[in-house]
Amino acid sequence: MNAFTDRFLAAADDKGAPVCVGLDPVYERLPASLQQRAADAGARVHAIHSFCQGVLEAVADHVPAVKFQAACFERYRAPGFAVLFELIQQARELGLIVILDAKRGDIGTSSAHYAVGLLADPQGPDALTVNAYLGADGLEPFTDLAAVEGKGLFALVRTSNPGGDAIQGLTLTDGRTVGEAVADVVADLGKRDTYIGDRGYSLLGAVVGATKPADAKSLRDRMPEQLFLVPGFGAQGGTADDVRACFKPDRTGAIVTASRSVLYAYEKSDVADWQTAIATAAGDLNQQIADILK
Ligand SMILES: O=C(O)c1cc(=O)[nH]c(=O)n1[C@@H]1O[C@H](COP(=O)(O)O)[C@@H](O)[C@H]1O
Repeated sequence: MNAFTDRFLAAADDKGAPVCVGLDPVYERLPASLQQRAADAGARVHAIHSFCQGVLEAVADHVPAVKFQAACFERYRAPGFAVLFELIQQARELGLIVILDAKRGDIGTSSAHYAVGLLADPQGPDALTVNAYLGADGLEPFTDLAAVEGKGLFALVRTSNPGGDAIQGLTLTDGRTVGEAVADVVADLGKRDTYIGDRGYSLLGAVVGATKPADAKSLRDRMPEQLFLVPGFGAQGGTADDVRACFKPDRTGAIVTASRSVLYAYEKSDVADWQTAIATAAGDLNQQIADILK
């Protein structure tokens, strides 16, 4: 089976940089041409669907991957979820690798249900974000199924938000931070032979925020087989310089993902056409990361 990590790395080589555009659609921020006055939930879901279709077409030539924020669709319940899966299908047809950001995770028996629901369908997402803070047994149902299905996972290790510091930054009696201890759990579970792809990366990756550059080096050393998903670039203040330490000397090891700074680029652009503004921002994201990897 073609491993997720191998598929992603090949796609990143093709597109010139290991980057991802996040789709976090918020009705109130959609281009005016897609909004209606006093729109009900059905009209909002329809507008979000049209917008995301346009975003996928705009970014497909510039990035290897997209990441859908499940919450933005789930808030519209069944119709939102249906649209999410239609968009995942469209993204795949455009040749994009699809990450679903749903941050699932529970005790093992419950994780198994989440895993089947989101990873068992070959037409579903290529990878899923999961919560590592319940420990290895909460992750194993995901990793076991991902191995069978050729899918990938990104476990939350060091999140990009400021509030994470009060938990993930705490120092334990053995000198590690909580985030480092979680990194060790992820590295240990991820190193099983059947989880490692041809290019040496585990199907179990890690989320490490672009806003935490001071922690990135230690986490990179602790998780040599983990592909990092790096959010927090752009809208949350992370810069190209900040993400350098997430990469290995061979220039692989991380996927830099940006949502709002690309998705809503038309709000700050003089370009009349919103799809062109988004395409330009996606190209710029690609260029910025390609430049630091030269
Ligand atoms: O798992 C994620 O993608 C994620 C983890 C994290 O630590 N921080 C983080 O911002 N994200 C997601 O990244 C998206 C925000 O990206 P920006 O709009 O670029 O800031 C949201 O969908 C977040 O849920």
